[in-house]
Amino acid sequence: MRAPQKHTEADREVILSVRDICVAFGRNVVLDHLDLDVYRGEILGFVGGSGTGKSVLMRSILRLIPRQKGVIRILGENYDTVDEATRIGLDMRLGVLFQHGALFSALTVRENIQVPMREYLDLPVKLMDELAELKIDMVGLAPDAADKYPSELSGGMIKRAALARALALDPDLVFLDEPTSGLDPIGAAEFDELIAQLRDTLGLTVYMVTHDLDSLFSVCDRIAVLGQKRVLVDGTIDDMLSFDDPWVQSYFQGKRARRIPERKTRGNSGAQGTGQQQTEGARQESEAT
Ligand SMILES: Nc1ncnc2c1ncn2[C@@H]1O[C@H](COP(=O)(O)OP(=O)(O)OP(=O)(O)O)[C@@H](O)[C@H]1O
Repeated sequence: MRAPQKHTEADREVILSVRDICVAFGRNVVLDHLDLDVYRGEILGFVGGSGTGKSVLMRSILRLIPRQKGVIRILGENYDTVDEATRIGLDMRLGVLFQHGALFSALTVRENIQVPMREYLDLPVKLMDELAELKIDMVGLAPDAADKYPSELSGGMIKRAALARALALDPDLVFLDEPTSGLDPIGAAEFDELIAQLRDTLGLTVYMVTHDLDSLFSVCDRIAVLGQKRVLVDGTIDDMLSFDDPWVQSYFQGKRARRIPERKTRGNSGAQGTGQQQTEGARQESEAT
């Protein structure tokens, strides 16, 4: 697996900018003056304790829940002030994979992938079929998956089919909500590998909410930590390891986390096996802890 990309501030285009976001449900203030930038071509891992507001932020960015304050810019455009045609254009640049896939159970994989195409584009059926086949191949599913219903798919296949749907309109930025949750260690490592490949081949930008330490250590270029209702720290794994906060320390330096770099170091110093196999091993150790 590729090493995380290194960028300087100057060569980074901000694809998503979140400024001063406040979201509350009644008296429950979830996000309080939160700022975040996501850069083109990176995989950003977004972490935080349970119930801290990771999903709320993602849904707020996607305008699925209202916010009290703040500005969101996608590709430099202010989502709230653009005209309708520009807003639809921006929506088409975004793909989303919800936590449990959220495929339509009455539709086949092909039809699920074509839902965004039917919503936003006016294409002949034959072309939509060809595009769906392309996406199915892109996410590593066999061609015969096209005619299957979600109930006929394994958990890993559902994630891949949902990713294919998220990629239906060739987005610039995809949001993944806990994409490896529920997958076995091998399936999770393969999914990480797929995400990294898509970043490398399509130049995709990925915003990934995750609790998966292996994903954070193996594919994320940058990590942002949600705490105290805002982004507490963002940066590389090394930045996380040296950040002086009890939750960040225990998350990235706890017993489970410590095993991952140990495995990687052993691998780098000549142990047998590919990077992916080492990640799978680390996942199995983590799960056994
Ligand atoms: N629609 C809603 N109405 C009221 N409160 C909500 C709503 N959605 C989320 N919340 C509250 O917002 C807070 C943050 O929830 P959120 O689901 O974003 O957490 P999370 O960080 O994604 O958690 P987890 O890692 O467990 O998925 C919680 O207190 C939750 O109860």
